[in-house]
Amino acid sequence: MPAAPGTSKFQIELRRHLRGQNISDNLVHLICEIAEASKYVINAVRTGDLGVAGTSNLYGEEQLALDVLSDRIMRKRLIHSGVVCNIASEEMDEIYQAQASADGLYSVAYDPLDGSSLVDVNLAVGTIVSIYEGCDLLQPGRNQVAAMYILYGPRVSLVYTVGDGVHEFTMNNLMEFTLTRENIRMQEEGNIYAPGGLRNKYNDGDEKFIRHLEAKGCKLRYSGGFVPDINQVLMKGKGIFMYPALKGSPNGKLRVLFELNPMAFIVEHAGGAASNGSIPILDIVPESLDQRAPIYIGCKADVKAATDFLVEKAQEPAAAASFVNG
Ligand SMILES: O=P(O)(O)OC[C@H]1O[C@](O)(COP(=O)(O)O)[C@@H](O)[C@@H]1O
Ligand SMILES: [Mg+2]
Ligand SMILES: [Mg+2]
Repeated sequence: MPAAPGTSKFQIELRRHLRGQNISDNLVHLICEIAEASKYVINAVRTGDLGVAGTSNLYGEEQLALDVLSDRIMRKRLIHSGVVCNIASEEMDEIYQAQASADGLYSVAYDPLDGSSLVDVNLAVGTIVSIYEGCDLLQPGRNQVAAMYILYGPRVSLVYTVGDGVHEFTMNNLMEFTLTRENIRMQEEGNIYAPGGLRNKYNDGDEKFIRHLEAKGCKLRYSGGFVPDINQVLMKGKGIFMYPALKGSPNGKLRVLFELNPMAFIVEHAGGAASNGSIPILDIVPESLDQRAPIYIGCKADVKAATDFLVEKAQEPAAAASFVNG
């Protein structure tokens, strides 16, 4: 007799996998609801309006119709899940309270459609999600109980961790997410790099690091979408993504709550590292919803090398001064 859909040895479906993770029923339900929402987001990406919405988000960036629609899809699903207290999104100005504080509830921060400006040139985009127990969203990323992203590429994939391994699921022809890779691990060091931001605005330490990578023969692989760029580093298990501080933008571009924390949680749980140049991303204590930070994320040795170049650069003037004075 054929196995029930999503239960055969070769088709481990997301909900079944989550049930083996020793997490609450509410968290299983929440992650599955987000996975369901992503099916509507991918539909919007495939067929929706590519124009602007005529509004701007909390960063003052022009919102696309797709940003607004994806945000609405996610938010509605989270509200109706019945297990969410507070919701924050890259596309909302303030925290939305779905339910007052109560036991067993979770709070969610998300970027509904990261890289939305890439849809009109048909490049890959994604949804990024961070989940905390309780109602507090302004806490260090290390306190996340789950993080996930959904990548809308030639295939749709979902990567999640609840702190016990990082697992990839791929959408099948029935639109079910079935397990494709379990316990993804990153190597110690890699040979690909994805550098965000204008290079002529890089500080000296970052510029030197890039030259070091080039001299080592590392391959440049940058699509301009955070989700596919991170997914590449993670799935290949080797490499580094960086979006450093830039001249004129000391905090870089990417957002701590909606982009950096969830990706850092995933990459750390796959054996990699993520730093803002001086401390782990997950140790940043966020003070506001719209906080940004520079990021170096990927293989441990590569992240360390990047931060060593920054330290070296910072110490240079002092070293030179002591040489002159001494
Ligand atoms: O074009 P840049 O400066 O390299 O920035 C690319 C980065 O900006 C982003 O597009 C920002 O995300 P949004 O599209 O959600 O604003 C990331 O996906 C990407 O890593
Ligand atoms: Mg984004
Ligand atoms: Mg976005």
